[in-house]
Amino acid sequence: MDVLRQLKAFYWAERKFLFSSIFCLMCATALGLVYPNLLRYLIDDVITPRKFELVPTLAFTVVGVVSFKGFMQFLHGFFGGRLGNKVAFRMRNGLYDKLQTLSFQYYDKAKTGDLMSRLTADLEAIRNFIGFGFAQILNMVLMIVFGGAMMLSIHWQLTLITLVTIPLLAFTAVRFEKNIHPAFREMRQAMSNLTTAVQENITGVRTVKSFARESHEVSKFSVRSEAYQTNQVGAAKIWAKYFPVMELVANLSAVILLVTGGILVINKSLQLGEFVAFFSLIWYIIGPMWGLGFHINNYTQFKASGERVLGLLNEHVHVKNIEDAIEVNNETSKGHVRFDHVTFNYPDKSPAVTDLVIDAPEGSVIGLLGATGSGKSTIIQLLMRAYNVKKGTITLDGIDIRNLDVASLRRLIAPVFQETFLFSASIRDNIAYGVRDVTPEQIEYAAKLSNAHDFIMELPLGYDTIVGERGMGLSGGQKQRIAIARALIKNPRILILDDATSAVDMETEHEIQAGFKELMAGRTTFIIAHRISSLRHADEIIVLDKGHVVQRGTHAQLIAQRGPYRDTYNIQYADHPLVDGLDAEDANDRKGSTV
Ligand SMILES: Nc1ncnc2c1ncn2[C@@H]1O[C@H](COP(=O)(O)OP(=O)(O)OP(=O)(O)O)[C@@H](O)[C@H]1O
Repeated sequence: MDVLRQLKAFYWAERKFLFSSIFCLMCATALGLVYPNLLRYLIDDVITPRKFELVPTLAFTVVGVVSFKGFMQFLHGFFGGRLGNKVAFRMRNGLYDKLQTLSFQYYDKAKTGDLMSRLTADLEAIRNFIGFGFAQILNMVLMIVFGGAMMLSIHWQLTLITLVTIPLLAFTAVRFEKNIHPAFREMRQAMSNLTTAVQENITGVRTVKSFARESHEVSKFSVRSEAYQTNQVGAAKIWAKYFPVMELVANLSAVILLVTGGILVINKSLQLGEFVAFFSLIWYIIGPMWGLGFHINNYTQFKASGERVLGLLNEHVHVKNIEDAIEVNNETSKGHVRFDHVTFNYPDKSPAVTDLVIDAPEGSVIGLLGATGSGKSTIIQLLMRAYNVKKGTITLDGIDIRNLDVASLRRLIAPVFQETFLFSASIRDNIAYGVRDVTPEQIEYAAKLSNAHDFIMELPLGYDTIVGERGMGLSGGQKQRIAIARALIKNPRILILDDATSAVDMETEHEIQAGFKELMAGRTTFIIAHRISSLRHADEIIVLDKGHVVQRGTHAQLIAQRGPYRDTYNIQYADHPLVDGLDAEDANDRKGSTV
């Protein structure tokens, strides 16, 4: 019931369908009660007194009742269907909205397959129950109440004797529910594990094939598939155990009625017509009781699915706006970023950055260098407020970013990551992803700056080429260039290049960087790179080791002192060692200017 209560917001808005569906079902049920009475009338008042002229009228009445009942059932189905689909629609959208608000911390652990199964299989179980199951349970109650009342009005003693087995039936049904619910919960989880396995396998198919691990994947899938099968068999066992018992107990009522009712008719304390009506009415009670297992089953599936869907809807959002969060935009913001003694650790981990201080005035370029895992990307994630900083502060133009509207902050920032995600859409749409109302000329201009225009024009459909999931069909460098164009077109206050040119060759990197120079003018830029050549023009280069700043300064200052920066330089420019304190490229530049 708690699940129903918590989901009220979704179905209550559609209550007109809910009530119409229930009303039509009640009409159909009430009309069904006319049958036994017509039967009783036919035997006791028409056949026994031999008034056969009443038979045609009676027959037409039956046809009328049947037609009307059928119509009511149709309307019940119609309204129920509408209700279920509208509720599922609302919930699907609600879940999708929630997925957009959930923070990076949630996605660090989330499993795509599990989420997919919540949005599909679980929603389907909820749609079924809200659309039909709920009304049917109500109908069952009504049938028992109406049928019982009518039986009591005919012969109350016989009614009580006949229904003596009902408490036993109810007890068995409750036990059944208790056993089947955990089984369904496990089944839903097993289903989600199965979907996760399929999803991961399809997404990682290249890795699987490259490592020839198909058989490993098959056995991994078999284990999960078997777990699902075991759960299904378990549920079927419970079903097989309880259903015959419920059926037996229900049929016992019919046997008791036949014996006691028969004796009453023989003793003339019950009319034959009443006995036949009684026999027909008993199925009004036994029928729904029989279906009790099915309804419980339906309800239990709904409950298990509802819990999973609610689990997602109630998921804690780690990063959210405070009340009266400050909106920032390109006009109001200058882009002065400061990290003030920031220490941050991911949940259950040692700090990824420790006591970090960075001052990036408007328009400056900050380079971040360090071994893998030294905390470079974490700095960027913190600036974008992917995670909340608990120790120290990050400010934008002097305002703590925790006081800023998260979306408006992120709109100011354009990141290019090492791994590029492209949507299955045209290249044009992929480039224009971060902005609205953009002209084809702007798209082309951004593509030219990122050195993507030429290869795009070589594609058969040019900018209209659809790139598949994950940008299949394009090389890593081509995808990266599209990602750079996507960032450039955003005209950001803060530009982030997180190993943005790692997938392109040196020559292309040079060309892209020429484009960057134009683009970086007036914007605060953070560059993460492993190549010194990408960082050498930065206003300040910060060298990190295990989350600590170990060196900082300009390129010239850093190569002039011993330390990891110079070591990295010497490795990367082994063929061009330092000449007279000048690095290889500066020496080249100087040579060029004296010639
Ligand atoms: N989402 C995450 N959840 C938990 N720990 C994380 C997460 N992201 C990074 N870490 C950990 O934080 C530390 C810093 O990682 P980070 O990605 O910032 O390093 P990096 O310098 O950018 O590395 P790379 O050059 O390989 O990209 C590492 O120990 C890493 O394992």
